[in-house]
Order: sequence, then C-alpha cells, then structure tokens
Amino acid sequence: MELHIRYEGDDDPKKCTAKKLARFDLARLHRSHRETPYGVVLNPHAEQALSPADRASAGGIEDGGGDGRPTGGALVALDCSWESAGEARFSLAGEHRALPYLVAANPVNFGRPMRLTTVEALAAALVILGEREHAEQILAKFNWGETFLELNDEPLRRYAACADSTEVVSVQSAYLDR
Ligand SMILES: C[S@@+](CC[C@H](N)C(=O)[O-])C[C@H]1O[C@@H](n2cnc3c(N)ncnc32)[C@H](O)[C@@H]1O
Repeated sequence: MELHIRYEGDDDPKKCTAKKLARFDLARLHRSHRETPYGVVLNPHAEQALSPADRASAGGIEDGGGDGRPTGGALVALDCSWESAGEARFSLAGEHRALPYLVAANPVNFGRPMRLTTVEALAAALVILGEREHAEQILAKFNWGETFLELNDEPLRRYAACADSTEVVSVQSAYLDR
C-alpha cells in the first residue's frame, strides 16, 4: 500500500514523524494539495470511521473476485501541527475517514486519546486495513513505535475484524464508555 503525506511543514522538523518516514523512503511527501494523490485521507474531522471496507480505495490488493493486483488509490495523511489542524486544512480530494478510538504512544502526547502523530495514524490505518507487517515496518523507525501497537493491541485487532464503518463505531463505543 502506498503511503502519501501532504506535508505542511509547520511543525518542529526535528520531531516530525512524516519527515523521518520520507527520509527512509517509507512515504512520499507532497508540498501541495494538487500533487497529493487521490485516496483514503486520514482526517480526524471526517464523519465516517475507517474500516476494512476502505481497503481497495486505499490501494490494497483486491480481495475475492479481483485479479490480485493493486487497485490504485493511496493512503494519505496530512502532516501539520495540531494547532493548525482545523477542518479547513483537510480540503484534500479523497475519501475522508477518521480513525476510531486509539491512544498515542509518542512522547509528546503519550496516553492521550486521538492525538496521534502521522506515523501512528498511518500505522493504525494499515493494521485496520489488514497490513500489520507494513505498520510494524514504519513504526520500527521510532523507539516508541512498538509501544503504540502494544497499547492499542486489543482495539486494533477488533477494528481490523469489523466488516464496515458501522461495526467499527459500535466496537469503539465500548472504549469510549470506559
Ligand atoms: C495533525 S498531524 C500531527 C503530525 C505530527 N506533527 C507528527 O510529527 O507526526 C497528524 C495527522 O495524522 C492523522 N491523524 C491523527 N489522528 C487522527 C485521527 N484520529 N483520525 C484520522 N487521522 C488522524 C491526520 O492526517 C493528521 O493530520
């Protein structure tokens, strides 16, 4: 699955997880909305939750009935500071999806629900879309990366087993009600 990041460059470059992914050739950065490919856009303001049903739109391999080739599409995140991450910033072309309840493992927002870095968001999406090994590969570049999968092990496995967004939202309610 191809990982693309619309890179705003308004966050501390030393702590920026998107830049690090690009440095290791694990994601492509795009400096404008126009050059960012169409795909599944990870957007915390989106109305619909990401689910395994989004796999084909994110460029996954076609299941059942397909010819085993990638479908096109891409998984896209927007890297900007949380201070500037208002709804208007996410005017990218694509199918916008919010991640369900998960907690951050990065040192800035450790333990905080939903305040994920770009690499955490991409890794969570990969697990939900059935690409756990790819998620482990990108998180391996961060010394807290493995902790993210450990902290969220149960919810991630449950979301990845859902059929669609409605099921994901119903699983999520168990964590929100705690
Ligand atoms: C706001 S940026 C912050 C990036 C941070 N500066 C870094 O170095 O990684 C994080 C991005 O990850 C994705 N993201 C984070 N939490 C999300 C959520 N709950 N739902 C959907 N996407 C999310 C979005 O694309 C969001 O813009």
